[in-house]
Amino acid sequence: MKKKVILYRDIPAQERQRLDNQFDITFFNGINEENKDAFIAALADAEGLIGTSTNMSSELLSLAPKLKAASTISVGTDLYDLNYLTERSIPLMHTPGVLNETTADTLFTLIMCTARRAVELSTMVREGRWTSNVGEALYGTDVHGKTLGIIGMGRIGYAIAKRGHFGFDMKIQYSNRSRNLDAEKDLNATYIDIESLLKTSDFVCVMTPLTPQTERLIGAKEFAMMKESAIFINGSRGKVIDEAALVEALINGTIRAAGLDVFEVEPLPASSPLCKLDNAVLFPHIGSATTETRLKMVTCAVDNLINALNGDISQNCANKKQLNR
Ligand SMILES: NC(=O)c1ccc[n+]([C@@H]2O[C@H](COP(=O)([O-])OP(=O)(O)OC[C@H]3O[C@@H](n4cnc5c(N)ncnc54)[C@H](O)[C@@H]3O)[C@@H](O)[C@H]2O)c1
Ligand SMILES: O=C(O)[C@H](O)CO
Repeated sequence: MKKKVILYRDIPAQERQRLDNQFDITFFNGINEENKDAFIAALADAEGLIGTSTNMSSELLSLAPKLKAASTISVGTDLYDLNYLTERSIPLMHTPGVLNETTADTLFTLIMCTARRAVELSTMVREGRWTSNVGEALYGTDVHGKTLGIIGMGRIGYAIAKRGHFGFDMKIQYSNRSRNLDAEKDLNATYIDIESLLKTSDFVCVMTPLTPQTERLIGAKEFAMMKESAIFINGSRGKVIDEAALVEALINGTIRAAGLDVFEVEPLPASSPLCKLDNAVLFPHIGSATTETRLKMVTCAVDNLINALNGDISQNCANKKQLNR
């Protein structure tokens, strides 16, 4: 008998076929108020879960007593309660690596758009407000030759720093849980404490995971440490920063501008004060959202689930160390 697996996100047909070949699939195109009861009912027999963008609390997971493996179509694992899964000896599989370059492209787009006021000025043109040559009040700031501070120099942080170093002649400095010797050797990056990084960077880019240690890592105190000319970029998770404090910092001129791909609440409500600020560039969580990369992530997640349900968690298991397997 095929193992029962819940697929809770639509995926391309060829990848769906690979799942169907192996498992008895119950499909939900995202979980919402209308299908939540059916999803909960399906959890009772599920041995595997695969999908993304749904908060899998321990409360929900406790309704899946037969669960053997979960596979998230993302590198971030914060929507799952990892400690709870570990207690139940359930591996959580994720998709590191395949999205590094695409996500770094997105983060660099945010850097360029904020520095050169691209969205604000493009809107001015579209709305017929371009009536004379752009003067000093609308000038941007250079990116090339500036100092880029990266908080979280992991896989994606490195790919962003690589663009800054080779493409824009930027000075790279970083704070991380430990030194990244590749970044130091390849990109001449300097390892410094977070306070020094905040005080001396022209661009501060956050690329850590969301964990209890990084929640609200950047708040009013940290924005106050940054240069008035600093541009703040967040591509990690919304809860890594204090969003209300960022709004204050942008309104008061504590910092110059912000580029954000992630928010405390997603989708960001149109009523958010961020939506009123010309000096905030806002993307709808599109770090990895290209056709090529999203397919690679789905393929990786399908492979991960097949492997994990066959007892192989050697690749891409987020809680492998904790499971001692
Ligand atoms: N915006 C998007 O679409 C998008 C896309 C991919 C990943 N992400 C987010 O980016 C995160 C990072 O992905 P990755 O593959 O580079 O992970 P990674 O594990 O390779 O890198 C994360 C780095 O953060 C560092 N770190 C952890 N806590 C820290 C702290 N308190 N201070 C400083 N550094 C700290 C770690 O040492 C590590 O080097 C993901 O967990 C996810 O949340 C977002
Ligand atoms: O963590 C990730 O992979 C991205 O945020 C896409 O969900």
